[in-house]
Amino acid sequence: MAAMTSTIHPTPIAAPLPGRWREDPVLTVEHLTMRFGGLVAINDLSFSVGRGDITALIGPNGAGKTTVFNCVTGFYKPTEGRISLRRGRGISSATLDALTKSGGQSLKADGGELFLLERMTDFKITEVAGVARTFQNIRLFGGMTVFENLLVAQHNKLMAASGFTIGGLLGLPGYRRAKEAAQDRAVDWLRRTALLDRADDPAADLSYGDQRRLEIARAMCTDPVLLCLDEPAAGLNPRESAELNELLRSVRDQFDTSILLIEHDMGVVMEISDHIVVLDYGKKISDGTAAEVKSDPRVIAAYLGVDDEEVEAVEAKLDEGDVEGAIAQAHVEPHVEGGASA
Ligand SMILES: Nc1ncnc2c1ncn2[C@@H]1O[C@H](COP(=O)(O)OP(=O)(O)OP(=O)(O)O)[C@@H](O)[C@H]1O
Repeated sequence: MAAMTSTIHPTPIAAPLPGRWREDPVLTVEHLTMRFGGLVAINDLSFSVGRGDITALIGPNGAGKTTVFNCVTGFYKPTEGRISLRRGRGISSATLDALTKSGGQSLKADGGELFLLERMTDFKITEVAGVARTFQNIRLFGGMTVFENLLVAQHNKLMAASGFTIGGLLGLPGYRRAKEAAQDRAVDWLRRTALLDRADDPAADLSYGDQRRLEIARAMCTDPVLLCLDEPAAGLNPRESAELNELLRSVRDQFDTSILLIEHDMGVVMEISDHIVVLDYGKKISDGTAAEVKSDPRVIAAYLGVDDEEVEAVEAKLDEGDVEGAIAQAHVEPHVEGGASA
């Protein structure tokens, strides 16, 4: 992206529509800052993920998207900020403040459970809070079968069922039941991802698109409350992208799992997202529905990566509210059919 040296004056945007991310957030990120030495990768970032929503985190290369994921999933300890996850509705801000003051990591209250992720290890964030993630580069166990990959994902649940003893080897009833449930869950996800006929093949033998779906199946086998997907559509052909959209919609509609995804494919983002958060240089520049975000001049300017000599002309178009003209001026093809692209 070219450097943006000019100030783009945003045109007024209509009053925001009500959104689940405001009324019933599952994840709330507040004043998150992440510094690497002198580099400020994330700068005072606040946003929410609505329960039952597909939320996309988008922005140009280097905007800080993966760093946000790494903070939410415990791979990085944020320099500053609070990251709270609510299991169950109706957990009040008073409860959140009480947990923050107590210095603890989690609190059962208001019929649900609240977690402060910035205080937890990555292991606890996955196993206790219920946050699952996939990576930009596929990280399956390539030598294991597709089915085994889904069982390994449930290993910790099985260990807990064995009481962390040799109960598993002895075939204790509790362990046997947990093992059967794990197998049933794996088969169910193989069906949902159309991978049942590949169950006994090594994961490495699957096509790229199948491996991406297997990663999502593996994450879903842990029953997450929040599923974080890092560029799930990367490298997919149009048919595979369409299948991915279907899969993500079915996760949203049929499970108690909210989705936060990083994605560069604007076709996927605009089609499936209930809510989009846009970053540039570690700061939030826009936050709203697809319709709100894709006509936001700040987003267009950031994405077009306007060259210095074109800034004034593009700015003038944006000031007039002529989004299409700004895009034409910058000689960039819109990514989204029928309108301006984010
Ligand atoms: N571990 C690290 N140490 C130092 N700098 C880092 C580290 N991780 C990320 N950064 C820097 O933080 C900034 C944001 O990087 P990040 O990977 O989060 O961006 P991104 O939006 O995910 O980019 P992309 O779309 O290219 O994946 C970049 O300048 C990057 O070089």
